[in-house]
Amino acid sequence: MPLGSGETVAVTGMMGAGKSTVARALGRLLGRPVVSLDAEIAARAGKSIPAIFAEDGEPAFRALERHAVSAVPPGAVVDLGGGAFCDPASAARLLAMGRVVFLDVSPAEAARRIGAGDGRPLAATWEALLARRLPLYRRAHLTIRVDGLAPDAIARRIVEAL
Ligand SMILES: Nc1ncnc2c1ncn2[C@@H]1O[C@H](COP(=O)(O)OP(=O)(O)O)[C@@H](O)[C@H]1O
Ligand SMILES: O=C(O)C1=C[C@@H](OP(=O)(O)O)[C@@H](O)[C@H](O)C1
Ligand SMILES: [Mg+2]
Repeated sequence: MPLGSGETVAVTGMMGAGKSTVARALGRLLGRPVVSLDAEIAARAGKSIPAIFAEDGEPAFRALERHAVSAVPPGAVVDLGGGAFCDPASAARLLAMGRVVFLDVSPAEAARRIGAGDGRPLAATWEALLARRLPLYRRAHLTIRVDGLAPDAIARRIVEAL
């Protein structure tokens, strides 16, 4: 079924999969606004993502994330953080609001991209998180293997497949 104008397109996948980059390209291609969940969370908390994790803990971060998901406007392209689609309440809402696209990146490519993991408090547990999250990411409507593809090419593939 073609994408409805009120349906959101949410981009999920592991840290370093290129969600934030591809969401921006997709927003340009579709002419739709892009909502970055992490930016919304940081703005609401008045501090950075690492500061939220360090000072308030992951459960507090996930609660802010659920709130940010509930505030996404119809029709937006949504740049999710890597764990957002793995929270049951956020996932149910995202699936009800529109389409979800899983960007599937190899561990080696993600490691090249995120380096030491600065700004990503959970980067050190990347492999263990992938093992836990993969069955959850598989609930997405569409999966794109991103290794070797430029962001614009990924965005075009998403639009063709939606
Ligand atoms: N398709 C791509 N090919 C090469 N590098 C990419 C691609 N997508 C993103 N990157 C780079 O990888 C890094 C992580 O991208 P980002 O969009 O922040 O990922 P995520 O939001 O999934 O963690 C950035 O430096 C970005 O420029
Ligand atoms: O995987 C995760 O749980 C997280 C991913 C991050 O976003 P990116 O996937 O854009 O790095 C950010 O939401 C936070 O550090 C938690
Ligand atoms: Mg991101």
